[in-house]
Amino acid sequence: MPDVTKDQVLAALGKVRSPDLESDLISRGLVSDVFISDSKVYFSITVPAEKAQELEPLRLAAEKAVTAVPGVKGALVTLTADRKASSAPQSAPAPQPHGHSHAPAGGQPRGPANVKAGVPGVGAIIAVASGKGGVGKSTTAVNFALALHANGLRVGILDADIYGPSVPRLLKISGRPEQIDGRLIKPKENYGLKAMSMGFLVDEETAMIWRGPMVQSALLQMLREVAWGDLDVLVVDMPPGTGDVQLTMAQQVPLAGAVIVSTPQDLALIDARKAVTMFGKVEIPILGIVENMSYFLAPDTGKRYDIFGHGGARAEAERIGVPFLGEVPLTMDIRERSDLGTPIVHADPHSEISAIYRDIAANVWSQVSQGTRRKAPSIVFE
Ligand SMILES: Nc1ncnc2c1ncn2[C@@H]1O[C@H](COP(=O)(O)OP(=O)(O)OP(=O)(O)O)[C@@H](O)[C@H]1O
Repeated sequence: MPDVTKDQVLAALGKVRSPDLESDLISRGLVSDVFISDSKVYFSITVPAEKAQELEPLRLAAEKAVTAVPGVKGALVTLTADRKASSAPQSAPAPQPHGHSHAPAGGQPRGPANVKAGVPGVGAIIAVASGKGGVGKSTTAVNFALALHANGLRVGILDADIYGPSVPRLLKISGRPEQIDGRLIKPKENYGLKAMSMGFLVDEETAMIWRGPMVQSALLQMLREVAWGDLDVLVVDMPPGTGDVQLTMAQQVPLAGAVIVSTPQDLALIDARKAVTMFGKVEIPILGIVENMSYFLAPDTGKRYDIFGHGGARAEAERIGVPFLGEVPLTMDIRERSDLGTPIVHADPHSEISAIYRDIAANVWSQVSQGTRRKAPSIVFE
């Protein structure tokens, strides 16, 4: 089978009509960078936000044209609403889901508050975020999700950390997910959690070269085109940091709230504050801060050492007026079990540490179950 070239893909897209029907996608400059990896083709098409839903046939036509190129094994085509490239006077970049109609009743979506489409069957979506990488956000997200499950809830986890997906490793899940009816993706499952990660679909090198709009668009599809079934909670392991991708995610996903993970060090706390501010900007409630690697438990004696200036996150939470959810120690157990893909809440459910995660989960759930009804997005099905 010959290697697929970018030129072949561009030539195929040059035959797909542009939305105004007067030209083609390439001449109109609507196609993003095209990435080819392992004979699979990835690109996005820029469309005006308010037309994203009606342009689903365009997306399909582009996908079909590219899939027909000899040697192409598959294509991931996403619609992206880009303010700069769009002539529409839209107030927010708003890639719309396709496949379902989530338009708010009474007309076109108009601003960030209106474009947040819910996920059918999913009760509350909770983001786990951190101001910077390496603080243990993914480890916390996975154990938190398992703790919610241990507390009796139906739970899914979406790994939105597209540049460094950890969920497949942490939950020991590999392989490609199956498709249902050629459209929806069936989530993978382990330890009672339904899980979806970009890591199941795209290799890390491919994701690395994606730019903001593609990341957002792919994430929104992962959220909405996965057959999650009925879930009480979907935990989203957010990408680390507080850049545009995170902000747009926070803007477009109907989050019930966010859990911020920090370590006790000053620098991490400064970054955690940025994360709190970022969610504040888009009026997402902060469900609380978790202090991870709070203190060190010696593996031999079990003695506790406060070597990192433990307590910083609690003080910070009090200072900025958000709940403090708990302290998770730095232990060999957490690290080793994470590396093995058997997270501690699953592997050692009766340990002291699992109890800490369960308490965090119970605290968060009590806040969410009181608040989500009030904040539930209106979803309209056609
Ligand atoms: N409480 C803990 N005790 C011991 N090791 C931990 C703890 N929390 C996380 N780790 C370890 O720290 C490393 C980083 O954790 P993790 O991948 O969860 O962080 P992250 O914030 O999601 O990082 P990134 O954003 O860079 O992906 C991992 O090796 C993990 O096993």
